[in-house]
Amino acid sequence: MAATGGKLNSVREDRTLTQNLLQTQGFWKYPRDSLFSAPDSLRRIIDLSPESYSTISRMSRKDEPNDKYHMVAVIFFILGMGTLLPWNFFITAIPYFQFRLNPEDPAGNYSDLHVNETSAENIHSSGDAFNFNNWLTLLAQLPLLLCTLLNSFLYQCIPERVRIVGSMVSILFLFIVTAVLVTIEMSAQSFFDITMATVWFINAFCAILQGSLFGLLALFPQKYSSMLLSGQGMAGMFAAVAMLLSMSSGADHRTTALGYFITPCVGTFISITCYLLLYRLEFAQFYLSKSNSQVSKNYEVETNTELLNKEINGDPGTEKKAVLLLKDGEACVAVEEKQHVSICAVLKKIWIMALTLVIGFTVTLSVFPAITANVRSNTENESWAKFFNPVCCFLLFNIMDWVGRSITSYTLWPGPDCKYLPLLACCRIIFIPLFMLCNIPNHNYLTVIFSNDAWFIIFMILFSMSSGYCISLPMCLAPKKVLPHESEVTGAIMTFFLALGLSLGAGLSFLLKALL
Ligand SMILES: Nc1nc2c(ncn2[C@@H]2O[C@H](CO)[C@@H](O)[C@H]2O)c(=O)[nH]1
Repeated sequence: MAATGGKLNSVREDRTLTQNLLQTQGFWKYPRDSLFSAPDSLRRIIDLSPESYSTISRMSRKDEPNDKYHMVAVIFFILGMGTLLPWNFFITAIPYFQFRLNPEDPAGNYSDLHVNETSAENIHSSGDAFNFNNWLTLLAQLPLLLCTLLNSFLYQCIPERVRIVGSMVSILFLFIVTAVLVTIEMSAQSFFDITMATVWFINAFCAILQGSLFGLLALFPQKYSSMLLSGQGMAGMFAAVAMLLSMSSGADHRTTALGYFITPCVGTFISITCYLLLYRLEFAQFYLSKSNSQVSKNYEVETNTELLNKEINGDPGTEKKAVLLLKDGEACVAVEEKQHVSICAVLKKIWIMALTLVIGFTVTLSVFPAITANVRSNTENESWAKFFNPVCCFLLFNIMDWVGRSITSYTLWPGPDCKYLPLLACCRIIFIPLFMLCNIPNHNYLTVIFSNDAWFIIFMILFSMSSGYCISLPMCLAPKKVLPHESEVTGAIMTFFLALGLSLGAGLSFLLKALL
């Protein structure tokens, strides 16, 4: 298995040379891909000694526009939020779904009830017959795994804009369907089936969106990837705050749910607008044109010289090309380096990070939200009981997860060479029994040991912070273990293992639920 990473390394801007070339050789008459049909004289001229290639970066900062008002950064932040809105809005609304699936209310006559009536007893009297939390987690994460694989083929056949806009419009449509479903009465079984189909498709589109955005980000400086990741972290907080606001509105259950599900529709619409705006910003155009130019627009002619290869190619895995570039009417000579990357070789270098990532996500998804969403407050205070789960489970998780991820900006302890990272990630397994022994109604085999709300809050703080850290750490360390030209492949491999960890965790949650 091998992949090719292409990189423009050094450029010699020599307008006179290239203009003469174009005029004397009639080079523009040559088809773009006829590398070896270039005249000998041209080859000879391009076959300069490597020393003569001054390393004036073509991407030199002098012609790079400014990111005015940080507009591009903000857009990537919003797009990041857009990618995780479906997952977070569905999991945060678990009490609403459980309430509608209560078989004792088969016609869905929930509209007369108020949110605070969505009590633990109400939900659990049904015994959670549909295993809703588990199916929700699994059907949200499996398409991520499948589409991460599918995306590696899709990107070749479907243009990036179609993939991104198409998936966002589909997500918007499916959120509208979810909001409309709030107002339609139907049997619990039909509601479950339709919801699960929606969850599957919305997350499939999300995965395509996520993969395509990461591909797009490869063209931008590192800072913009961090903005997207921060936006992803913010999506959970956004969903939790939307839930709290709609609950505290005091409206009936139907209006509360409707208001809640309209929020991600607006969020997704804003994401679509932001994405379309991106192409109008000069700063984004500058980076986006780099990819296009390599394909067709600006780079009109390309030539290859065997001689040059022989002269400057020391590394057998590296293939160097002399490239004649025509960019915006200006011509220059460049050395393009193409290095073959072996996926197996990269895997050998980063398997510890990949394993840590898989363990991190498996542990997190095995209990969050499938088990933790069922934990109830044991206080008599009705208002506290009503807000306990949205605040202490979802809001707290998302805040502390974000804190844990942010810690990696300050320290990457225990460093890239530590062989025990997966073992450290395994320590988090302790949280599984701890959460299972919290105040969950209708335990079958276990008893409640940590009945006090404070226990759940302490476990949640440690669990979510360590989750954020355990996930972010291998993501930051993996690129440090590989050569620069291997980083693109490393990113793709880590994304695959991320999806694998999420799916494994979702699968494991079924077993843990059965053991409760
Ligand atoms: N990067 C990423 N993280 C996800 C995805 N789905 C769930 N998570 C993470 O899983 C955890 C539980 O929601 C949080 O840390 C989320 O950020 C996804 O599709 N991509």
